Amino acid sequence: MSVETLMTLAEKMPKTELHLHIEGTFEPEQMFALAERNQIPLKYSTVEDLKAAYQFTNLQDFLDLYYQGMSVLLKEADFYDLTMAYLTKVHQENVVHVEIFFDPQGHLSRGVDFEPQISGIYKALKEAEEQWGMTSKLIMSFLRHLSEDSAFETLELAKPYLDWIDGVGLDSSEIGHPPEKFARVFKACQELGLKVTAHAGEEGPADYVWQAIDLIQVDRIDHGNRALEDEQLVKQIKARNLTLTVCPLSNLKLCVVDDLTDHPIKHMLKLGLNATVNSDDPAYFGGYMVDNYHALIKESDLSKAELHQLAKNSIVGSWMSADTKQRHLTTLDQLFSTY
Ligand code: HPA
Ligand SMILES: [Zn+2]
Repeated sequence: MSVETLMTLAEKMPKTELHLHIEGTFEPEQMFALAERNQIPLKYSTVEDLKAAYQFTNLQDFLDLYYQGMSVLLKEADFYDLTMAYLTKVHQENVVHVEIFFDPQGHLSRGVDFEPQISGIYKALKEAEEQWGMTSKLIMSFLRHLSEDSAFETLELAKPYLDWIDGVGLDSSEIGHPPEKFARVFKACQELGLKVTAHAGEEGPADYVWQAIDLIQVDRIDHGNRALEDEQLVKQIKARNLTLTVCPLSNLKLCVVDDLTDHPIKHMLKLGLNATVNSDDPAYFGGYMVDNYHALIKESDLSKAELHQLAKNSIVGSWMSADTKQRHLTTLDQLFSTY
């Protein structure tokens, strides 16, 4: 099958996004507009200057800019506008379901209460469901460079909103902040009925993926690239049927991989792991869902069978109801059978 046909299939197929930081969808143009609306000065004087700064050599380089960027988000309307802009964009790409992270501590530390953050995001998610039937899950992510106490305080603030929150995650600077540090917080979250996922094995070692599985009992692993360094770990991920939310363009921009020609996602598929394609922080990494699929198709010689498998994995690995999964899988299989 030609590259062009595969790219068309990637555009048309129903997609789910399982690894997306809503603050990472902040496009420079919208950032400048909200900075002006809220009268907050930005460090960069033009959109071009800001975009030119998006050259990262590692995760921390990016995180420094990411936290700076979110500093203009103050009110409920800002969180709503940010979320709605993202949902509008991916609806046009045939994304039918999203599971998005938000980073409450990144806003609480600037004096922005929990309520406007979650209300703005949640309203946009519900509106997308009413307008387009796009379903969603909301994942509150703990910043791992902060303390366990801070995570527990955030969980307390979240308690009145648990009906709106489906799961918890762990993100930010990985190295030096192993999952172990948050084992007790995640246990408390599980006791509240929340699903659990964690970034592990993006920059951090395979041991952090082991910790996410053994000490946090994750339902999913975000990234997981470095799990491939450990054969026993690969076996364990398979035995537990865990989904890996892989982010190709993010990996490229953060120098987690040198190029996409030999990306770990291809190896994961060959090993029978449930790998999925996701965009992570699309405004910073140069692409949304379709861009990520297109980059893989162009650079890594993805086959039709592999594309189909990736799309299936992301439906199956989502936290949607079994009925909804089945509906999307049927549509997906029908589409692939016509090509
Ligand atoms: O890719 C990421 N890794 C870790 N933390 C993050 N926070 C936003 N994006 C990321
Ligand atoms: Zn991420």
